[in-house]
Amino acid sequence: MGQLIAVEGLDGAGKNTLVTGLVDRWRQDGLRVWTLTFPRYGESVTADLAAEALHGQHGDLSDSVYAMALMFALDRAGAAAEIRGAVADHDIVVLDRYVASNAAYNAARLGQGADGEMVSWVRDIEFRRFGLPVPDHHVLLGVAPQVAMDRAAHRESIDSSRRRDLYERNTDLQLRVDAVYRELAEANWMSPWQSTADEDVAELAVRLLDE
Ligand SMILES: Nc1ncnc2c1ncn2[C@@H]1O[C@H](COP(=O)(O)OP(=O)(O)O)[C@@H](O)[C@H]1O
Ligand SMILES: Cc1cn([C@H]2C[C@H](O)[C@@H](COP(=O)(O)OP(=O)(O)O)O2)c(=O)[nH]c1=O
Repeated sequence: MGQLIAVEGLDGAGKNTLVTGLVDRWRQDGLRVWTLTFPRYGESVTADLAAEALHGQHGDLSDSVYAMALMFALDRAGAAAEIRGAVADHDIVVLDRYVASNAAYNAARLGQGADGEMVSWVRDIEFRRFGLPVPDHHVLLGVAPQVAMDRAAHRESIDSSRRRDLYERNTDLQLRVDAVYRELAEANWMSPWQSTADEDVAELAVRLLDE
């Protein structure tokens, strides 16, 4: 039975880069590592619809906070069995975004904190109703919001396929998401949270397994 680790953070924080580094490191050490990124674009129709909505399609879909949260949650529900199987067959399963993304972004959209109604609703829908496995650890890649936003803007400028969506272009939202993430980490929501920013990947890889 492996450890399930969810990596969280703002758009452009460097999650993908960090997950790739951690996976390489752990594999070099001979560990059996499996990874999955949410949203599962190209594999999940609800993930694709949600992304399209954040790029201005599908009428007023993106106006509804609960509808958007449900789209992302349904994407994860479709992967629940695969994640459980991966945990059974590997030493470490790393998820690039997971349930806490839904908690943080949608609480932030509603101006709520980590103790608000949205975070409870996400917990109830995803972990209780959909039966998604609870992570053993969360990692918050808590770089300064301005750094993450600058990286997302830079990525857009060099790669037209990474055009920023409604959330990424909303500075106030990103600042509120950052605040909710920090509250979730402080409260060790659902499992222990480790925070990191500019830490060396090799050091973090060791620290996560020691905790
Ligand atoms: N530690 C870092 N220092 C500088 N740039 C970084 C760092 N980590 C990631 N980046 C760059 O920032 C951008 C966003 O990184 P990415 O890993 O795609 O973030 P996320 O998955 O959180 O959106 C990419 O262009 C990436 O090359
Ligand atoms: C996975 C997930 C993402 N989101 C948000 C975070 C991002 O702003 C947005 C898109 O996800 P993101 O990981 O940023 O995908 P990409 O940048 O490759 O399009 O959706 C949620 O609101 N809930 C979720 O459950």
